[in-house]
Amino acid sequence: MERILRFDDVSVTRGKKKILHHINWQVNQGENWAILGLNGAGKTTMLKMIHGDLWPTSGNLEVLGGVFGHINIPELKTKIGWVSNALQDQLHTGDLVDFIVLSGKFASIGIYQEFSQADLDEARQTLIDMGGQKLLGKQYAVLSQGERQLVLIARAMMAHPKLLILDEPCNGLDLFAREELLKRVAQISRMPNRPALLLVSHYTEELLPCFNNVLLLRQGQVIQAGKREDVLNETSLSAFYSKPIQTVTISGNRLAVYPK
Ligand SMILES: Nc1ncnc2c1ncn2[C@@H]1O[C@H](COP(=O)(O)OP(=O)(O)OP(=O)(O)O)[C@@H](O)[C@H]1O
Repeated sequence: MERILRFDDVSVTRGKKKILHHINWQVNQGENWAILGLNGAGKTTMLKMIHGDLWPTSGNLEVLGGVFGHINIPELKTKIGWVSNALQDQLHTGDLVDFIVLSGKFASIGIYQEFSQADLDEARQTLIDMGGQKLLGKQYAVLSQGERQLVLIARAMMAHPKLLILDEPCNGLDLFAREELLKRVAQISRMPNRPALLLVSHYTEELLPCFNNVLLLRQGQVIQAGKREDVLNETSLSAFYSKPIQTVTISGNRLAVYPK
């Protein structure tokens, strides 16, 4: 069984603030994980570490077979697909969508490398595969939020990643754009060479059944991490949120959670 990542007693401190406390967590191939946690729990900090943007203050972190301290971070980044609103803010929004998708091949913002017509064709086909045919040739700046997220997913897939990180990908999407995006996530989860998926979300209904494992993070600590059915239930979630909640199963075997 190939290991995708492993946190071994990882803590992160900034100044006097302990952001993550003694995190122990492992993701194996074949697993897709969702991380749930209230604002400020430390979710983005965990993702940034996995992506090599931040280092543990203590403990050991291994991602895609490389141990931090011994790996080439730019090389690691080319194996990880990254979709987040923070990335949207960094992109050159005047660029054509086709080139934004292509830039995923090089894990770069903008394109500074030589590329071939075959690379560009692959980028266009990847966007078409993600349902974005009508976006080809458009400037990124004119796209809606839902369209931008699709482009970012296509961009991430250009790297043929082993790990695809989705940091609150449904933020700002309307009902229909959200379902369209989730459909594409499900599509990726069925691909023959699919990456391991890692999703951060505030809403359990976005946790498609392909997310077969769930981690609950509160104030920098793992409260529970395990199989979807053991975590996504009223008892576990009520304890996690420290508030009574009710759960409703919605179509597609997804779970919606409301305060009681
Ligand atoms: N560089 C830093 N220096 C000090 N505190 C920080 C730093 N980065 C993050 N924090 C704090 O660490 C905590 C966790 O932040 P993080 O962004 O990881 O949370 P999150 O779970 O992703 O939250 P949200 O759901 O609101 O995005 C927050 O209280 C944040 O203010």
